[in-house]
Amino acid sequence: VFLPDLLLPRESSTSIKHELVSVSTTRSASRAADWLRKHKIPDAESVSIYYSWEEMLEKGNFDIVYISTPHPLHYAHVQKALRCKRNVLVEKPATMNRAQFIQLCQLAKERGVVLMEAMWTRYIPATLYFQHELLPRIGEVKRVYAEFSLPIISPDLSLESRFLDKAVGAGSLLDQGVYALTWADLALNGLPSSQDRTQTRVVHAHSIPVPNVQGEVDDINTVILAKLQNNERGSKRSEAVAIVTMSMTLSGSSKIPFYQRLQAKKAAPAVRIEATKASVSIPFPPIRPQELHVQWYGEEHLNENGVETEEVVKMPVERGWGLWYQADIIAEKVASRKGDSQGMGEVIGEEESERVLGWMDRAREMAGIVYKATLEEV
Ligand SMILES: NC(=O)C1=CN([C@@H]2O[C@H](COP(=O)(O)OP(=O)(O)OC[C@H]3O[C@@H](n4cnc5c(N)ncnc54)[C@H](OP(=O)(O)O)[C@@H]3O)[C@@H](O)[C@H]2O)C=CC1
Ligand SMILES: O=C1OC[C@@H](O)[C@H](O)[C@H]1O
Repeated sequence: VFLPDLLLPRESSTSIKHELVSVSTTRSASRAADWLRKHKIPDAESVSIYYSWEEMLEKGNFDIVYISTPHPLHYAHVQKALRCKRNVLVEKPATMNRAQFIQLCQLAKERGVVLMEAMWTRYIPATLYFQHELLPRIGEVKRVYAEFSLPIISPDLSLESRFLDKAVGAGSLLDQGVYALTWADLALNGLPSSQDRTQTRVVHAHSIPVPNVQGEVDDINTVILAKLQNNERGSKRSEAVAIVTMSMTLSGSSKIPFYQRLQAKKAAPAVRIEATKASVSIPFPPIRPQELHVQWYGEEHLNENGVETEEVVKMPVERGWGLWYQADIIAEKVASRKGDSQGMGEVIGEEESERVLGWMDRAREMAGIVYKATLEEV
C-alpha cells in the first residue's frame, strides 16, 4: 500500500519526488522482480535488490529507508539503519515497547539522522484539522471513545501469519490498538498548550484472546486511560477519561478483500470526543478519517427550532490511501538537514510515539499480554 501511494503522480508545485531505489528481501530474485513489476515501479530494472537487509543498509545509495518488517524486527532493523547513519521511517508500532524506542531515539540523535514512526494517521488532513482547527475550539475534552476493530482473522488465515503468530508480534493491541490510542492521545494531549501530558495514564486494561489459537494472541482489548490533574490540595484527580477498544475478529465479514473491510460503512462512529463546547464523531476507519461530525453545544448553535446543529467537516485524502503525507514530512525534514551532517539527529513525533508505546506497555502488564522476552530486549 505504501509504495503505490508514494509513486502516485504529484502536483507540479511540490519539490518532493519519491523514488524507489533499493529493496531488500529474504526471498528470490524472481520474486523481487515480480514484485517490482506488479507494482509498476518506474525504472524497475535500475532498482538495487539486496538479499540481506544488513547489506542494503551498509551499501545502499538512498536518502531514507522505510522499514516495514514484522513488529519484533523493527528494533534490530532500525538500530542497524541508524548505526549506518540512515534516515528511517519505521512502521507502527515503532518497537515492541517504550524502552526499545527510547534507545532508538538516543541513537538517532547521536548519529545525526532522522527517525520517524510511520503513524501516518497523525499526518492526514482530517486529523490535522481536528488537532489544529477543532481541538482549540471545542472546550475541555472530558471523555473519549476510540475504537478500531477489523475482521482480520479469517478461517483460512495461516497460523504463521503475523496476525496469529506471537513469535512475529501478533496481537490486536500492537497492530490496531496503536491507532485507537493515538486518537486518545490526540484528543487528550493534542493541544500545543496541553498541560503535563505525562498525567494521562492507563488505569484499566482487559484482553480476550483469539479463540482456538495457541499462545494467547490478544484480540478484544479494552484500555481505559485517565487524565489526572493536581487539585488545590496538590493531590491528583481525574479530569478526563478515554475508553479505547480494538479487535481483530469483531464487526464485519472477513470474506471480503482486506482493504474493503477497512472501508466498510459502519453505523457507529469509530471515535467520539466529548468536550465542554462540542462533541466530535469520526467515522470508521479511524486510521484514515476523511470527515468529522461536530455537534456544537450552547445557545449560539441552536437552530430556529431550538435544536443543536451538527457541522460536517469534509477533509478528503487528496490522493491514494494517504500514506504519502508522512513520507513527505520525513523527506522535507531530511532535505532541510542536507549538509548538516554534524548536527544532532531528530525524531519526528518522538514524544507522541513514546507516550503511546508507554501506554501499550502498561496495558499489556495489566491485561497479561506477554511476548517472548527475546522480542522485548533492549
Ligand atoms: N500503515 C499501514 O496501513 C500498515 C502498516 N503495516 C505495518 O507494516 C509492518 C509489516 O506488516 P506486513 O507488511 O503486513 O508484514 P509481513 O508479514 O507481510 O512482512 C513484511 C515483510 O517483512 C519481511 N520480513 C519478514 N520476516 C523477515 C525477516 N526475518 N528478516 C527480514 N525481513 C523479513 C518480508 O519481506 P520479504 O518477503 O521480501 O522477505 C515481508 O514481506 C508492520 O509493522 C505493520 O504494523 C502493515 C499493514 C498496513
Ligand atoms: O496498520 C494497519 O492498518 C490496518 C490493517 O491494515 C493492519 O492490520 C494494520 O497493520
